[in-house]
Amino acid sequence: MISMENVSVAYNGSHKPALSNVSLFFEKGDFVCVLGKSGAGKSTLIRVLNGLQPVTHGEVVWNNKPISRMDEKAIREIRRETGMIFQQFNLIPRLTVYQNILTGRFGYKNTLQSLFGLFSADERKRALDLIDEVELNVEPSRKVEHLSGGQKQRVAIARALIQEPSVFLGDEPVASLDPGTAERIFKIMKKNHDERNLLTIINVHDVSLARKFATRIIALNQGEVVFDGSPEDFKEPDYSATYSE
Ligand SMILES: Nc1ncnc2c1ncn2[C@@H]1O[C@H](COP(=O)(O)OP(=O)(O)OP(=O)(O)O)[C@@H](O)[C@H]1O
Repeated sequence: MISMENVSVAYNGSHKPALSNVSLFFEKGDFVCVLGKSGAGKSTLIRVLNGLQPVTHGEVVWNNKPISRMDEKAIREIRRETGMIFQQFNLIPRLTVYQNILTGRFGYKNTLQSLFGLFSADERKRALDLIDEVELNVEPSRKVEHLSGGQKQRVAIARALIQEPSVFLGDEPVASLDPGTAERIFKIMKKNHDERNLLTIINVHDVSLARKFATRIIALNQGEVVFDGSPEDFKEPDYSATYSE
């Protein structure tokens, strides 16, 4: 579904590449956890997948089409197909739970429709249903700024899912949550992944969460892939290769 072919990313002013000659293939159904210490290139890897971060060398290919050769319309389509969540949630604090979820439909609207918040009855019903699906027990009219971190991440998941994505990306989505909440968020992501047959790729610092939920672990160290395999095969030497200096 998505492949990275010899992808390198070098940021301006940085002497070492953030990703170095990475080749990976991702298929629908994979629930991938990406491990690596701080600065290993995890966020960069997530962001090149939907074209948010341009590559310096190599290609990211979606369903046989290289992103570099896509026009703006095609890039918009792959962004729409990609639901994404972040460590800092990236919600609009002054808006309600319901309004934040509906912003996930903006990729399907023209500017005027987005500006005036024109949503169909079906979209409005989906937003309300998703509040239940992500097990968020708060009023739809509650402002997001009053929610806890775990509740905010549930809103963000609902906002990603209302896009009807085929790919779900998470850039350290549980890094600022306590361990119990982090595990509950993973359970919700896994349930949605299984029900919708998504390709899910999540960066995570906690190896035990990766072992518990992933179908595949990819580990990076200094921009290079040092492990790619099943959680059962991720053993002590792989752990050392991932977290060594
Ligand atoms: N916008 C940028 N400009 C310059 N260098 C950057 C930029 N973004 C990331 N880097 C550098 O690229 C490398 C990889 O960063 P990246 O954020 O992908 O790693 P990470 O594994 O996600 O780290 P963390 O766990 O701390 O978020 C790091 O050395 C980082 O300092």
